Amino acid sequence: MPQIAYLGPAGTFTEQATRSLTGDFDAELVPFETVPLALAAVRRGEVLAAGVPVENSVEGSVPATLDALTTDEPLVAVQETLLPVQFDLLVRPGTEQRAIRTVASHPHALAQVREWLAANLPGAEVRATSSTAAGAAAVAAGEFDAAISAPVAVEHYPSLARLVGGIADVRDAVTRFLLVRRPGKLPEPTGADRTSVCAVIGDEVGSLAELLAELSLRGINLSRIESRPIKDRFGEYRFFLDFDGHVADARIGDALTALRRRCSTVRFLGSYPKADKSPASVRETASEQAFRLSAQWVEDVRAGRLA
Ligand SMILES: O=C(O)C(=O)C[C@]1(C(=O)O)C=C[C@@H](O)C=C1
Repeated sequence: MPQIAYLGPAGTFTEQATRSLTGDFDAELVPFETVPLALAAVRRGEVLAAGVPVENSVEGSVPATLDALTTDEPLVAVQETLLPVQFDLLVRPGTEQRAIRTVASHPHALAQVREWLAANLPGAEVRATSSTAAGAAAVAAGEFDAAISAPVAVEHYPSLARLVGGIADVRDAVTRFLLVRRPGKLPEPTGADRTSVCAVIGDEVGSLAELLAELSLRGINLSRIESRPIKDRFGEYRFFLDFDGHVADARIGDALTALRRRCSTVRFLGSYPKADKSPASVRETASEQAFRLSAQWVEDVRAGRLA
């Protein structure tokens, strides 16, 4: 049975998302303390793939995941899923709200309950843990008074009780997760796919605008752009781009060849079916047929068959 890594311990949002990403095959889920450690296990071939959080509708991207995808050997996403995120306040039974002095959780979770904490636990000290479930485990071990956890966490930590449920500042928050593997056979195009790349461009007038123009000129819908510092040189950035379409589509292949020419580095991070299954809208001039006919026309001109 294939082993699949996830950000653990049991009871994280990532565990739930990874179960859904691996729903159509038998898999053994293996917890790791951090996303970089989970991805390192994929790179070493110890596990087949890893489920990782990539972006949240309230707090934005998950920097640990973006950084870990671009350092070391390439990995590619083969699937994505969206998970609604709600939060509960877990305590050891008998703890009263006014007695809570420390609250622990993952920084992304803490950011999503900031207003609730300010209004309801103004004096409590906030402590970051490696995941929401790690916060719950630490409360169970007596290290902190309360944890902000996924609603499923209470099933994994029977010594804890839900003191308050549904404490997210934004009710309909969603986190996007990816299933990431070593490069290999790509998922088949479905007509409702997303392609993710990471590109490094020079610090020159118009370089980002020109890169984006390569997409818009081919009728490609950009769904996300994010920059992260390159780390070893101040003021230089990696751009993470998500756009509609599959690398097997003519317009995407054509755009990627242009990006490859323009950028000092382009890392392909995967072409995979979109979780919401919304088909890409492709204008007539960017259709497969338009690309095929125009490439054929150039062939004919080069071969002296046309003028
Ligand atoms: O700590 C967890 O439970 C996670 O799965 C991580 C994570 C994240 O990285 O954003 C996942 C979803 C929520 O947005 C909060 C935390």
